[in-house]
Amino acid sequence: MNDTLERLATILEERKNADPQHSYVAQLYQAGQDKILKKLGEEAVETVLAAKSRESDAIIHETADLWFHSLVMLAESGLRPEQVLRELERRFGLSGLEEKANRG
Ligand SMILES: N=c1c2ncn([C@@H]3O[C@H](COP(=O)(O)OP(=O)(O)OP(=O)(O)O)[C@@H](O)[C@H]3O)c2ncn1[C@@H]1O[C@H](COP(=O)(O)O)[C@@H](O)[C@H]1O
Repeated sequence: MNDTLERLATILEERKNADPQHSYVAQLYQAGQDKILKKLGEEAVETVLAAKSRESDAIIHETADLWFHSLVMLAESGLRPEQVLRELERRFGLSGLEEKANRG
């Protein structure tokens, strides 16, 4: 299974002790929750605009920025991406989609 989100989240956790002069994420933590939420909102808007443009490269780039800043928000909130993934897995199971997908 792809563990990119988990590996990135571990780095984001480590950045809580990093020097803001050398780390973008440490700068965000130092600026505080409002700054992190502002960035998250901006990235959401940029993702919407990219999707409207139907430019695949832009959509991928902006969605990566959006997911990244979501991970920073989760870390600042003391949460891990595994918790969100478990919730999605739970819904997937509830909807019976997994069973249907396995049946092809
Ligand atoms: N994956 C990312 C990542 N994705 C996006 N970004 C940053 O998110 C910002 C996106 O914001 P914008 O597009 O608005 O660009 P900007 O105008 O420069 O940003 P602002 O001046 O508005 O804050 C850019 O500065 C990007 O560099 C990232 N910064 C860091 N990482 C990873 O996070 C980890 C920790 O990074 P550091 O804390 O910098 O060591 C490392 O593994 C990095 O690879």
